[in-house]
Amino acid sequence: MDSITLICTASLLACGLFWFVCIIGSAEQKGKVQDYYEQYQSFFRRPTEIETAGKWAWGKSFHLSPSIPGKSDRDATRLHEEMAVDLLNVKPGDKILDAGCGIGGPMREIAAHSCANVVGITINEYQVKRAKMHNKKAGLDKQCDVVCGNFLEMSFDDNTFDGAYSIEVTCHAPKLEKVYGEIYRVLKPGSLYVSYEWVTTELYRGDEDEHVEVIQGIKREDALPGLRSYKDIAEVAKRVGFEVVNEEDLASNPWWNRLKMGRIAYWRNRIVVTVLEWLGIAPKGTVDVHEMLFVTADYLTRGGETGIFTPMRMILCRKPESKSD
Ligand SMILES: C=C(CC[C@@H](C)[C@H]1CC[C@H]2C3=CC[C@H]4[C@H](C)[C@@H](O)CC[C@]4(C)[C@H]3CC[C@]12C)C(C)C
Ligand SMILES: C[S@@+](CC[C@H](N)C(=O)[O-])C[C@H]1O[C@@H](n2cnc3c(N)ncnc32)[C@H](O)[C@@H]1O
Repeated sequence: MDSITLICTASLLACGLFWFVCIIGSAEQKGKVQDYYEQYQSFFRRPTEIETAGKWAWGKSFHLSPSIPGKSDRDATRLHEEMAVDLLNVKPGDKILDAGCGIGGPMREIAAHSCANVVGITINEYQVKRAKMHNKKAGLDKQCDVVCGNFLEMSFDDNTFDGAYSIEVTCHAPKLEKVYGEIYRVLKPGSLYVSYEWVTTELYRGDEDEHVEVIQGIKREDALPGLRSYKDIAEVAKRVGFEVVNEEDLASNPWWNRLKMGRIAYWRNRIVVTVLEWLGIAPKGTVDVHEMLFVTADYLTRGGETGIFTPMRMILCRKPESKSD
């Protein structure tokens, strides 16, 4: 290695270390790089892992939440999750299902808040591993279990659960009937199901170019099979047998401001992931994923600002006591 290569290598290493130390050093950002990396991993099923001790604003929850004046993003996320289980009216010791549990951020919050036992299902094996590890670390592994499987064909027996929820998940299902039908099947009669849905709102116009561009952008960048209208959700729920107890858009406060903050941090984050990828700590492609998320964030923000899209259309349904009720 000649001296110029040596100097360049040393400078890049120093830059990488500088960024790493800056991020790790700040109390607010502690662990951000590792968790950031972990989320990329989880999204894209890469099995390598970096242990994470700290937490960052997105925590272990892969969903959006309405901002709450005077509350941090973390608290707003927690309250959004707690609202789901509060709606279910569960008792301590009840068994509830988290359909599409990710790495279990909501599951642990919900278990701790409600004292219910939560069983999560995700199709992603890497997420199962991470969720179990985090459950153990949080001392909640007796209350929280995670299985790998498809929520369109679950291995649970009929009438197993005292409640169920799904947070920003069912948009991945090509047919909503299939996932709602499965959740209906595994719920005990009389039990409740709550879902936070990604949908277009009543403001969406299929003949307006900007609306179409934004919704197509969200679908494409988030790899969704389609995006439903808010009107479709209750219809499907009723078709599979549920009674619809309540339906409401929880997006009264902007949920997209956090994504704008992500944009401000764009260059800092980009440099961090570039250095990590260059050093071989992050896998090849991490920078591309960062770029893709940045584009996604822009479409989601435009969807929120125009009011044509919401990621938190809440539907609360009950499985009747008996089918004829
Ligand atoms: C899979 C889903 C999850 C939705 C959200 C949790 C994520 C969708 C877009 C993600 C993000 C976009 C921009 C990133 C930013 C460029 C980066 O610097 C910091 C992280 C982001 C803010 C990131 C965080 C998670 C998302 C909001 C859907 C399909 C159900
Ligand atoms: C946006 S993440 C939300 C995760 C979690 N609800 C949260 O808020 O942190 C979507 C989740 O749905 C899961 N998922 C998508 N399709 C699935 C399927 N067919 N069966 C089971 N899980 C699925 C993904 O693996 C991921 O965990």
